[in-house]
Amino acid sequence: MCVTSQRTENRGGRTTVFPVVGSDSKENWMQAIEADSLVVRVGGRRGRTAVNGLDLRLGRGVHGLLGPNGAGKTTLIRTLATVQKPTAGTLSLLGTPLRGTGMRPLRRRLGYLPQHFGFYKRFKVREFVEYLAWLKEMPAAEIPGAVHRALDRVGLADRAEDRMKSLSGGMVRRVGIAQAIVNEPEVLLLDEPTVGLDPAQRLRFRELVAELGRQSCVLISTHLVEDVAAACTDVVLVSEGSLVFQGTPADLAARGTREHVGDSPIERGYSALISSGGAW
Ligand SMILES: Nc1ncnc2c1ncn2[C@@H]1O[C@H](COP(=O)(O)OP(=O)(O)OP(=O)(O)O)[C@@H](O)[C@H]1O
Repeated sequence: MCVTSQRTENRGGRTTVFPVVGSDSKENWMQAIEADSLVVRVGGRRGRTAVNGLDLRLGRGVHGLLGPNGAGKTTLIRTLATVQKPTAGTLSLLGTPLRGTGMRPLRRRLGYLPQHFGFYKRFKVREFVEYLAWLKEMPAAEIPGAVHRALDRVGLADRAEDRMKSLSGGMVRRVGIAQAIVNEPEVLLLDEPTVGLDPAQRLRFRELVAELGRQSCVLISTHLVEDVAAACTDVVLVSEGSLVFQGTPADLAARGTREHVGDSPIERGYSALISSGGAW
């Protein structure tokens, strides 16, 4: 995956740099995710606006989604995964506008790892991923091979016949990644995928997403700024439900100065753009 050029848009007085990724083939002109003035309210009548007029364009590649607690990252990912309905604005996935109906064909092309996911403890690892592949309406004949490949990619092929309840927290997270990629999705949405992974597995995860990002649009929500610096070609920074920055990790690092809080250039860039600067 390569960033071939950048496109700058000025919206509401805010300048955003959108990287254009991939080769020059026609399909790259189509963005995998296109949101315009997206608003998402959560929690019913007494709830709140979690995504607030967000404009976003994402193509192929690995995109890191950063932002402080409560910025709206999970709500955005849930909306892109078609789990949460937009309240206003427009959203298109893989060139298909979301209208609340006829989404089954689109869902077959998505992969989603929620922040918290439930599973039957007595299921074997293989059975759990097979079950998710079946829910994604994969052809039955393809499921065994696809499940084996997905488990192999997360380093759990040798635990396929173990019960889910016998896995460690980090292994459960890796099964979650396996179910998200089992259908080789064109849009892969991962909400805090590296929580609980040991250092070796985090490195393996970075390699895996780099591989996946060559063919797909991968969006990773995380608080681990170093994962973004190492694994992502593009950073999306949200605060209070709106986009405050989009660009390469180097662009983000360039926003920071020695006065800003952080242990690395990219953390200082993050602090420069998030005005609370780490205050409680
Ligand atoms: N079901 C809900 N009911 C009411 N408010 C909600 C609900 N879900 C989320 N919110 C609120 O919406 C805002 C955005 O929450 P969201 O979980 O999307 O943020 P986040 O960026 O993922 O946060 P974190 O980094 O802490 O996981 C927060 O103020 C949160 O309290």
